[in-house]
Amino acid sequence: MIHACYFTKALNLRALTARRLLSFGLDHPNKCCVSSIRMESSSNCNLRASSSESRGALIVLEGLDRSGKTSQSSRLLSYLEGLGHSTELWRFPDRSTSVGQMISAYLSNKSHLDDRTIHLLFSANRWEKRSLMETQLKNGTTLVVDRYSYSGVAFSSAKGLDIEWCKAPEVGLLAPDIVLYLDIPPEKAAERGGYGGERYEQLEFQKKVAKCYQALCDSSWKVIDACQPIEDIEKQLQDAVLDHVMACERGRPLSYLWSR
Ligand SMILES: Nc1ncnc2c1ncn2[C@@H]1O[C@H](COP(=O)(O)OP(=O)(O)OP(=O)(O)O)[C@@H](O)[C@H]1O
Ligand SMILES: Cc1cn([C@H]2C[C@H](O)[C@@H](COP(=O)(O)O)O2)c(=O)[nH]c1=O
Repeated sequence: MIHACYFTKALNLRALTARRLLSFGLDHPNKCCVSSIRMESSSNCNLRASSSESRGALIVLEGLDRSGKTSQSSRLLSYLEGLGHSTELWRFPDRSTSVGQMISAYLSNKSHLDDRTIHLLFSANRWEKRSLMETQLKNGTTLVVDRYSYSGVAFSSAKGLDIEWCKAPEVGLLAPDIVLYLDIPPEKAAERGGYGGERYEQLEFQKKVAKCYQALCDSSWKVIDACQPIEDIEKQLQDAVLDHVMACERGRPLSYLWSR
């Protein structure tokens, strides 16, 4: 339960910051306006000048194994499509590529790899999709992504790898507009169906992963209690994403992981 309290506090601070920024007429907590040039800054993206072209939103779902990401990703997809937004569902690892197949063999304990090697493969699996991701966003398609760089860093740093080393290969990937973190006590996740099938689905390891996720929480995160009924979570995710989808349609610039 420690992590739930941590995230609640972080959430309240973020809401306060957002309200303060809104009182200055700004529509995103990572944004500040300087004359006619828009500058973007946050703890997860680099400061940059930008233009105002309409685009899709990059929405990422994160959380422990069995926290409900896949169930909620497909519900969010249906919701956004129902509103008429061009939307695609993506997930990492993408097991369809040759890199993804190496990852899949590792996760299902069919192969064994050095911790740094598998970390870099997970990252490469995102890099091989980066260009298509940017194309789709610029085409106006919103992407709902089931796991992203935060999984990469949380799971590898939970093994004891240095967090900055883990972040380094992610630098330059597209930064999400919002990260929806499904917050569940590891013990509760372990009670859910299908737990234990893959390499990382072990309670003690997931407890470490939960702590590592905490270190990554920043102003782009919305933390949701994943122990609620599926429909309640679904509604909260819908409420959380709409402003971001609209802001991206109005031309919020793309930004990049990871300034620190
Ligand atoms: N809010 C919820 N309450 C109870 N059970 C849930 C809830 N959300 C999902 N589940 C169930 O938990 C299990 C895991 O859900 P799901 O596959 O969506 O999680 P996941 O985070 O994508 O898992 P993984 O990371 O292991 O792929 C499924 O059996 C699903 O039906
Ligand atoms: C993207 C990514 C994932 N992982 C871990 C997290 C999970 O234990 C598995 C993927 O399982 P899923 O059911 O397909 O979500 O892999 C990781 O360690 N590093 C990553 O970058």
